[in-house]
Amino acid sequence: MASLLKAVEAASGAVGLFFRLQTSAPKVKALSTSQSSHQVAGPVWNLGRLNHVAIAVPDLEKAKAFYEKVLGAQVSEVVPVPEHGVSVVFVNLGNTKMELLHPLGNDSPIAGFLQRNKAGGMHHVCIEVDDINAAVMDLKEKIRILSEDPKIGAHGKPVIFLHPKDCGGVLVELEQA
Ligand SMILES: C[C@@H](C(=O)O)C(=O)SCCNC(=O)CCNC(=O)[C@H](O)C(C)(C)COP(=O)(O)OP(=O)(O)OC[C@H]1O[C@@H](n2cnc3c(N)ncnc32)[C@H](O)[C@@H]1OP(=O)(O)O
Repeated sequence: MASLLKAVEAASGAVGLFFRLQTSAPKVKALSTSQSSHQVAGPVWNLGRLNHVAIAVPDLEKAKAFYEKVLGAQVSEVVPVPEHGVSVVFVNLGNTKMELLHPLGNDSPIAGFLQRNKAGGMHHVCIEVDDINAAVMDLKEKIRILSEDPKIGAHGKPVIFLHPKDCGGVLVELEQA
């Protein structure tokens, strides 16, 4: 009789364990699912089209005349953008634009670049993003952003700049599409 009782006890223990495992398994799964989606998620944003390539030039009128008269491109008038310390000429290329940049004011961010590159040269590329605030939140954990608060750029949309030393030697501007 005693051995029969022991056998029943052992069996009910095993059944209890089976049910405990069964009921606890989905909880563990749910927890790990929610944990992994939490880790992967983060701010969601996507890179879009190339908006423009910017060239710093020592003589804006000369550069404008080159693109207009020699290459036959459609160019804008000179547009002062004092918030960014530059004067700009837009060169329309159909699938994208070029921006010819010249320093404006005393503290232009392109003055140092032109001192180092007297004949001018490629200054930055600008790529559109679908959510600039999400891009800032995400990228500031990974690389240097030159100004966390987006400024209104030459096309009337918020922009930020990423440090060239963290972008393969190229200054990258992100613009809200
Ligand atoms: C109108 C608006 C729009 O399109 O909407 C615009 O375009 S505004 C366009 C103008 N605005 C901007 O560029 C804003 C963001 N830029 C900045 O904050 C600055 O220009 C920096 C990128 C931080 C560079 O500052 P700064 O000229 O004082 O030079 P720095 O001596 O600190 O440079 C640190 C290192 O970066 C390099 N470096 C500097 N400018 C560079 C550039 N454009 N492309 C590639 N590398 C560059 C230097 O050679 C140096 O390398 P070594 O250490 O090896 O010597």
